Amino acid sequence: MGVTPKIAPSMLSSDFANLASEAKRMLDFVADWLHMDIMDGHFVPNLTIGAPVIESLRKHTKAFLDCHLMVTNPIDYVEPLGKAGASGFTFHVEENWQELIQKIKSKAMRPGVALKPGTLIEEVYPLVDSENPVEMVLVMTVEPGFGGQKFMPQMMDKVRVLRKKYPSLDIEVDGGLGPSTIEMAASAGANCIVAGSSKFGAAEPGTEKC
Ligand SMILES: O=C(CO)[C@@H](O)[C@H](O)COP(=O)(O)O
Repeated sequence: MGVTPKIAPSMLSSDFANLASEAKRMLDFVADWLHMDIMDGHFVPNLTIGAPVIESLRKHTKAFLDCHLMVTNPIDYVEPLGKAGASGFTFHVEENWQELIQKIKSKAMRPGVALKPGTLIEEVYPLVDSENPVEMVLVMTVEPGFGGQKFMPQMMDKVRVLRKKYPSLDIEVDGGLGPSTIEMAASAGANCIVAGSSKFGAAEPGTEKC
């Protein structure tokens, strides 16, 4: 694509007891966005944060809060997250996507759709081609639920196909991204990179964008 990808550190790998300073550390060094993993312990076997934490963090930063909803019934989260100050609202493909996109936009958030490794790429086409489309596709490069997993290079085929079909779409990749995999994802066409353990695990998260 020829552009420097945005870097979105996944706050799931941060010290939640010091969320505001962890966010600042990332924004000072490397982050364009902050990636917020919202998990309900049902859609995925892990339970993380929700609107109250987004609201607290919003008091400390104006950064784009890129929320990835790994929850059952994401529509129930639109209003509270909009009120809390979320910027992006990325949900997993589901039947009532038209109503969901409309509601997300009505709360001034940016809608995105996520693809688990087992979800077929064709499932997102109607959401991108719609008259009221999503503005980003998130291609998961691990099974959703936990940080620190191994990158699945075979997911790059999805990124390549999406980039060819949608030259100006935001394509985000998430899971196992670090120094040895970011380049592969960027060359496949990803322009938003989520990185958790590789950024928070590093003493020096790096000033480089890619
Ligand atoms: O959504 C998820 C996991 O479900 C991710 O955002 C991870 O939190 C990324 O962490 P690393 O794989 O980069 O450690």
